[in-house]
Amino acid sequence: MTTAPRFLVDHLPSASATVERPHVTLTWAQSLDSKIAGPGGLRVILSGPESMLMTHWMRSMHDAILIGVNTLILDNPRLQANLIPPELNLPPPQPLILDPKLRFPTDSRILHEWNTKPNQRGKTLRQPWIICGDNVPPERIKLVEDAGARVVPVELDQNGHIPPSSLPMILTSLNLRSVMIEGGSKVLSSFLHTPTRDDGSRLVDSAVVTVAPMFIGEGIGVVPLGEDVGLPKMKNVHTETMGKDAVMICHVEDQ
Ligand SMILES: NC(=O)C1=CN([C@@H]2O[C@H](COP(=O)(O)OP(=O)(O)OC[C@H]3O[C@@H](n4cnc5c(N)ncnc54)[C@H](OP(=O)(O)O)[C@@H]3O)[C@@H](O)[C@H]2O)C=CC1
Ligand SMILES: Nc1nc(O)c(N)c(N[C@@H]2O[C@H](COP(=O)(O)O)[C@@H](O)[C@H]2O)n1
Repeated sequence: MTTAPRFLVDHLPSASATVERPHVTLTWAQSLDSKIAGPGGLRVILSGPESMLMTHWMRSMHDAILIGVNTLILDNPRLQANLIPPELNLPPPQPLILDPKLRFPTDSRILHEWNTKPNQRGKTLRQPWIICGDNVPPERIKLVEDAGARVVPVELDQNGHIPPSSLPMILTSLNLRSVMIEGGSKVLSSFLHTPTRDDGSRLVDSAVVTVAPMFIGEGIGVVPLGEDVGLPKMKNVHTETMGKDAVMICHVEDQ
């Protein structure tokens, strides 16, 4: 596949996304029993080759990919679009980590790759940017920046989280036009429970959900236990079969 799947082009940010109003996409892969990982957060490969490639196309169609710090710690992901043919020279997505307390492990794979492959910078790799609380001690920020990451301190909410409603403005300040939020469970839940941005407009523009025909049983749900109340109504705008998986594109309905 040398071009993005048509249904993604039709539904995801293209010319419409701007730095002034960044496009926010939520995405995850889940089992038939709505789990995104195994017991204790054990990483599970849910996506087959076709939908995994589709996920990498999605990554390359957004300026940034965002995950919560627990996903970084548990999965140690690469967050690249490395399944896309390199000869297409598509700009790599910007990795963003939501990490209020700046727990970021400096031996993480994303930072190691950035530090050890200088010739890939700007080609397949971007520097990891960590969004933390503005109460993190300067010594800790210095340690993480000295290790090679960029740290972006922001105001936290009363739960000590980065408020989802403020993320679009943070993206604007970082000159990013779109973000693909990959998880995990707590981050997805906080975005699904927040209807609007600080400017009053809708927060989540699209959700792209890969459903794999398997059961996980005990594991991590799409949203944490007890947070399945007050979720928004979703509208299915497209369903595509990709290999063994079904991929649904949904919009959040006005509440
Ligand atoms: N199948 C899939 O598609 C995917 C699966 N996963 C799975 O998800 C699991 C991890 O999920 P989970 O444990 O819920 O952790 P998350 O990755 O959602 O990270 C949660 C942490 O992010 C920080 N945070 C900052 N801002 C927010 C906010 N607005 N809302 C919520 N958290 C915020 C908090 O850090 P602090 O506690 O320091 O304050 C919080 O504890 C892993 O097992 C991973 O494998 C992850 C991505 C995709
Ligand atoms: N699309 C998708 N399908 C799955 O089966 C998954 N387990 C995930 N997980 C997400 O992808 C990250 C790993 O990415 P890298 O390949 O290391 O770049 C992982 O952290 C989850 O965010 N996604």
